[in-house]
Amino acid sequence: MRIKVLDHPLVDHKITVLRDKNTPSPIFRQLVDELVTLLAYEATREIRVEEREVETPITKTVGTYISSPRPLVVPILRAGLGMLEGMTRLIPTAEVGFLGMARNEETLDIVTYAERLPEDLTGRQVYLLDPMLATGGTLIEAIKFLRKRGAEHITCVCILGAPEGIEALKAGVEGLENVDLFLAAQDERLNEKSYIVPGLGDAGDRLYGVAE
Ligand SMILES: O=P(O)(O)OC[C@H]1O[C@H](OP(=O)(O)OP(=O)(O)O)[C@H](O)[C@@H]1O
Ligand SMILES: O=c1cc[nH]c(=O)[nH]1
Ligand SMILES: [Mg+2]
Repeated sequence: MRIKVLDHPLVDHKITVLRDKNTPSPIFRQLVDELVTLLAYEATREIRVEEREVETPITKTVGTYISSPRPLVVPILRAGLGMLEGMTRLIPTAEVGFLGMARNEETLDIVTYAERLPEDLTGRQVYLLDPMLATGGTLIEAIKFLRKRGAEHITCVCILGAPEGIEALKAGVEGLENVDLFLAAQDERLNEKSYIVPGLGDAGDRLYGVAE
């Protein structure tokens, strides 16, 4: 698994404001969107392209186009939805699929409560979006789900990751050579409730309000 953690003062500044418990939802959403744009720039460095002819007002030349089949962007609901627009702004031709997953905060079991994805993901480049990689349970389930549909190469795009979650991914995912992980920051650890420390709290709640 290739892991890339962004290293840029603008990213660090935006993460610090995200962490601040007094940052209100509208600003939080805006910052997530901005961070995703920066993450997406890195995460799409190996997006598949093809060369084709293009005619400029001056001459014909050979240019670069995103190749078919179109990349698939999959936000993990709810919190991943906050990352969708930033990603599709950079890849407007991407197809979007949805995975609804929730972590039971007592047992940490993952419930998959919704999915809307193409049946066959063979040969598709998949970008999986979730702001938080805590225990790794959610991302491992999501990767297994995509693999059952035939996805081979999966790029995970997260804002914060805990070392425990990264180790869990390494232990729990097969074919790691076909998984990439992009993080805006790697945090210190998980607390006794498996929240990321220092973290930013519950990303879904901070984006959209407290879930009942
Ligand atoms: O690495 P893990 O230990 O699995 O935890 C991370 C998951 O927890 C959060 O989602 P949550 O279950 O709170 O759902 P939500 O997005 O609806 O708030 C987060 O967005 C991840 O999906
Ligand atoms: O710190 C955490 C851990 C899991 N999910 C979150 O939203 N935040
Ligand atoms: Mg949540």
